[in-house]
Amino acid sequence: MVKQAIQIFGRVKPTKKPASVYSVDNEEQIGAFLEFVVPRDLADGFVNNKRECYKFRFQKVFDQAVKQEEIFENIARPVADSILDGYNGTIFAYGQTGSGKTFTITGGAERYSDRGIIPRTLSYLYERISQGSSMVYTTHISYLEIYNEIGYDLLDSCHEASRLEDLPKVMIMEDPDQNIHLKNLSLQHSANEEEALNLLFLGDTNRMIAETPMNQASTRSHCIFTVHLCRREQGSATLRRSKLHLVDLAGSDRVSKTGLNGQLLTEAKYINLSLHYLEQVIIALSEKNRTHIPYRNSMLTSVLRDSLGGNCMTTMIATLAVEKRNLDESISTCRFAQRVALIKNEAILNEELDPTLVIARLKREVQSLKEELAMVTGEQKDDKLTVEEIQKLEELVKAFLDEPNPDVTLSLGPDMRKIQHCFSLLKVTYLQYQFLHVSTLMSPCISLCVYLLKTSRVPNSVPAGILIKMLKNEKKRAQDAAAQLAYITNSQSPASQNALMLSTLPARDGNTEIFSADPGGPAIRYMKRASVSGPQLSIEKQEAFETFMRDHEDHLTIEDNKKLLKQRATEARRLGEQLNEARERISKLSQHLYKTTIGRLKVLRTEIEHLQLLLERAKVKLQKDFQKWWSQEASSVQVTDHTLTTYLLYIKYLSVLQIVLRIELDIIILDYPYVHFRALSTTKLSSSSIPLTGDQQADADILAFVRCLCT
Ligand SMILES: Nc1ncnc2c1ncn2[C@@H]1O[C@H](COP(=O)(O)OP(=O)(O)OP(=O)(O)O)[C@@H](O)[C@H]1O
Repeated sequence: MVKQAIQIFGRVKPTKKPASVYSVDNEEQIGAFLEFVVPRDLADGFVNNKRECYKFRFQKVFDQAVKQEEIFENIARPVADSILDGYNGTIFAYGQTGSGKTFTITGGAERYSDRGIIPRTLSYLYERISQGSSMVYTTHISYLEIYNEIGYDLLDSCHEASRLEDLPKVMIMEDPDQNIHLKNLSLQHSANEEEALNLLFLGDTNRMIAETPMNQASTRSHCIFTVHLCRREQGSATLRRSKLHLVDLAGSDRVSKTGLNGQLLTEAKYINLSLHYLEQVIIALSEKNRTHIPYRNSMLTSVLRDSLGGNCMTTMIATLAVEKRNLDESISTCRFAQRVALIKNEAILNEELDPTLVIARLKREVQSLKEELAMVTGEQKDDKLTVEEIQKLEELVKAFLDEPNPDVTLSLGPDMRKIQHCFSLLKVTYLQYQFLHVSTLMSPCISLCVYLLKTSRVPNSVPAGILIKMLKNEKKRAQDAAAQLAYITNSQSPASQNALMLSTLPARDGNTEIFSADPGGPAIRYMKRASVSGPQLSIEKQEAFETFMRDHEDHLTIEDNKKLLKQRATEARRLGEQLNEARERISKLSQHLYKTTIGRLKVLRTEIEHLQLLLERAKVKLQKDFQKWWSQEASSVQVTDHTLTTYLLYIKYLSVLQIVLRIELDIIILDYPYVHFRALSTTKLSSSSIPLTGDQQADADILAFVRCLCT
């Protein structure tokens, strides 16, 4: 278990106006200080006090010039590391509207280097996942938006969302152990960075499309992007599950300041109410003797329950705008952060046994217990084995015999019919082997004896009686083996005989394995193993065989062939070694090439994909902005000449549509990976490409308007 207070960081948004009202002091040891000096003319605006100096302590404060990369390295990377280890993590951005929460969490929409914490963390997580060879990871993504206390699933790809209400609504459910479950929130599997980024893009696009002029979703809703990670060591039944919430909260502006009315006021109340409940939870958690924490008051606090005072490593980023007019909001953001810093979380490793593996193990146990019981109680089947069962058994026996591992077992269950059948298969195999062995090794001895006896060349030292006895014995052994084999194989099916012949005959195709580390296939290995324990040639027989060999008419040819074989084998070995060396060199070279280019390729690929997503998003936004402009334009036009006005608007619409379509075409025809956005101004315009009215003045207006749009 890791006990840790919520980490708080400050980030100051860049401003063009000189902002001499604050100073940052980043001390390595004791943390950082952010100090505001309120000018005299503003001090009156601060309720209840006229202090001039406000000093706040943070883990670190990132001043205006700090880039996204540094934010990721300092804030998100350590949290991502804990996620990979199996701890839950949360990073949330809190601050007034426009202070840079979305920029910090998701990133800017224009430049690749402006990628925020989410895309950078995804990149990092997938890179680390691909490096951990012994671990198996699965990742899922969810993306929740909370607007006016209602949750929406932003990753719903089935709906063509044009309004927020079109997205599936997410419900909060609580189980008896007070664990929160989110019904209707889809968990999308994402096997790699590209898939995860596509999901982020889908969610952001859904969020943008569902936005209305009345509902600037990014400002008035809370968004929680969650990476669900499951990690298992290969072969182990223990799982580690962790979650990383990346939270972009709604603007924390105070209602009194925003001066809203109607729908916006309702929204602001909801937002402020949920942030107010968030603050209440934080206050309750920072008080030592509080037993009840009001998590249930709002959807946001229910969802973030674990992140606040629970099993999670949590980090808050206070985003600050430091212009004079934003001072009071920035100071209130810092005060909020100070309270958050008092909360202590207890993060534990989320280990559990994989239920599917446990079920599979229990099923196996039940099955084997049933089998044992059947053996003990004698509940045996007595009907004949079917053809399929016999075939299956033959395959099992063949696989068992071919397996070089001596520890391998033949599992047949409690069925005595199967056990007996396998025993008889094994006996046939043994006899076949014996027959082969006797006939291949003994035939030269028998021939030698016959030859010696026939030609009366029995050496004086060897009594002829012994040779005759030897001959008889060997003959009998061979006959016995053949008879037994014939008897047993006659009672087997032809399929069984084939299977057994296959399993016992040595492999004839020497070429395939001559260069491999282990010469000889499974059948050859089997024969070798068997010959170790099989009958050996006696010394006399061996000597007799050698004498016989020397005098044999084929002796010289055999010797010549032996030499030739040796030469060929040496040559083959040498060529094999050369081949292996070449193969090794090629593999080293390709590994080197892979290592040097893959890193760069990966970076390029991510950048290209990100740029494509940015372009897509820009396109959607352009179309949306056009719709907005179009409706404003239509309502503001004076209806003096109704027909002409309508026609003019129609022409404008067509021209803009044409341009939008051209941009779309440009994006489509841009050659991957050389993506660059062709400027609008390069779009060639001619009066012939735009439908005109014939009225000189009106046509000049239309052309000027279209040109204006293209520059
Ligand atoms: N550190 C930064 N560097 C450059 N531009 C920034 C930075 N922070 C914010 N911005 C820019 O300021 C503008 C407002 O930022 P952003 O949308 O992130 O604010 P926000 O706090 O999320 O606002 P809201 O509450 O409305 O969602 C954006 O155009 C963004 O690109």
